[in-house]
Amino acid sequence: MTRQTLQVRVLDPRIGDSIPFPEYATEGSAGLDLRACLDQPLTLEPGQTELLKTGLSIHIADPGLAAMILPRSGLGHKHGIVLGNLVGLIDSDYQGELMVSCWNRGQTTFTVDVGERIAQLVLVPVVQADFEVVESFEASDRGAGGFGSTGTR
Ligand SMILES: O=c1ccn([C@H]2C[C@H](O)[C@@H](COP(=O)(O)OP(=O)(O)OP(=O)(O)O)O2)c(=O)[nH]1
Ligand SMILES: [Mg+2]
Repeated sequence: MTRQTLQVRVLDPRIGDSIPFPEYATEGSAGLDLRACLDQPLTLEPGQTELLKTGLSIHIADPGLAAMILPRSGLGHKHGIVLGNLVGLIDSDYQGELMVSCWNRGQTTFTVDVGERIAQLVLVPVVQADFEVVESFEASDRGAGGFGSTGTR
């Protein structure tokens, strides 16, 4: 495991007070839980999507890193609460508030409570590509086969 210092701004005074600051739930956790920085509980009807504030901004600064916002498995599987963008990608130069697109893809109404953990943030390494334009590739075993070309069993 590596640790990385990350600059963070607290945009809502309730963070670190009535709404806990993000932390790793266990020593081995990959994700930091992000909490809904709401003024009042928010009801999400089936099919509804809302952009939720987290009350925090980060500046990753290093282009060799990014952050991903991922759903929480319990919310997604049991309640159908996932992300409207499926996955959120936080660029290293983004300095705005971390926002979570909350989508109720389920069939029942779900209420997000103030400060509820709604998603998780994972810091990931990034490699930027420099394109080298070529006429053809050296042949590989797979070639252009994809989308199930190797079968299912
Ligand atoms: O779930 C998300 C996804 C993105 N962002 C922020 C950080 C990210 O760096 C920025 C832009 O995201 P992205 O590049 O995915 O969106 P876009 O639609 O391409 O917008 P842009 O034109 O600003 O790049 O929005 C969030 O706060 N939450
Ligand atoms: Mg973009």
